[in-house]
Amino acid sequence: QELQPVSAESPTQGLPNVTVLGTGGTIAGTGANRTAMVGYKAATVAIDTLIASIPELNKVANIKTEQIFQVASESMTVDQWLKLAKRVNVLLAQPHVDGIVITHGTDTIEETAYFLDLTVKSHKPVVMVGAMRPSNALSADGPLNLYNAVLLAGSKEAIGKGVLVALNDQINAARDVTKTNTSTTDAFKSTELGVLGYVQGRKVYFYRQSTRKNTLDTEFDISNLAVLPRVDIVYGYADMDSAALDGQVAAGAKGIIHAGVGNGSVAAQMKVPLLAARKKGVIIVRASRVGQGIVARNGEASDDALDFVVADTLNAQKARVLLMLGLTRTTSPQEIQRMFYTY
Ligand SMILES: NC(=O)CC[C@H](N)C(=O)O
Repeated sequence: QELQPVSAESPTQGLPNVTVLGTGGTIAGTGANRTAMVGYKAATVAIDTLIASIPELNKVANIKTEQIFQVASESMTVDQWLKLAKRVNVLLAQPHVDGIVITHGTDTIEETAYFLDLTVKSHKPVVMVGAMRPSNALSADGPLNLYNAVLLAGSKEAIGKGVLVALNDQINAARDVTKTNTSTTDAFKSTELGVLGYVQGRKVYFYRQSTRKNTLDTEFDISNLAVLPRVDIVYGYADMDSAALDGQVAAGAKGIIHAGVGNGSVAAQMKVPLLAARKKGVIIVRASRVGQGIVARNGEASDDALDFVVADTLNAQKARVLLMLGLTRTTSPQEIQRMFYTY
């Protein structure tokens, strides 16, 4: 449903039309007092209220809001990813919508962002934003993050850049950004691949763009999907065993991301259980728990012989997103490997 513009004024000519979708998170959180940086309650404040608290936005965009969900993002579901992507696609198909901002909890913002990066069918800006401090905290980071996100979503510069994640004055590509700190306001980094740019002083600055395909250039279409194939993650550690893997396969996993140690290494005792899963048709993707760098094909495992896929530079949680979408198109490991080198 469409809500009324927050601004009492009629839409200002010349300003971009930005729709802000609220999904919850700390940016919409409240603490018991202004110093409650932990132990606060996420997802309590309505998106209308957050926008109304930043009157400066009236000079930046004509804003409409929709409260899509009100959740802490550790509880975000695949069903919600699908609903969100479908709503974004409906909105962006409307000529009067210039860009979208999505407020989101920071715990899984990178997963939702990469999912949208692969499933949004538009070159119009989609900017995801969150906060590390609740809305009523001392030095709350949400208001400026949100202001910058609306500015970015209404900018010509952000067109065709894929889904963006903007916090702490920095613009990140959905594919490359990850949460690197449990609590500080500089938690979001595009690790070694680097930020795309900055929002500073009411201006948007871009310096680079990902070479990986996104949005209109992907092969994924979720418009008629109600569910996605189940994909689980197995975490690597010294002296691990296959209990988690076996349970996930028994639960019906169609794909497994093996977040191995180092360069995606597979422990000797994991080879037989992983091969047994593969023989049942489960796609095995070798990722790494390290968080940076390429997992090399036929490096720490004979992927050709084992019929495994490698995750390239995607972390395990993003490899899971891509594999879920890949499995909607094919069950061929070769085809899925191609996707991991394309997106
Ligand atoms: N900083 C945050 O947004 C974390 C709050 C909550 N765990 C969430 O992800 O929604």
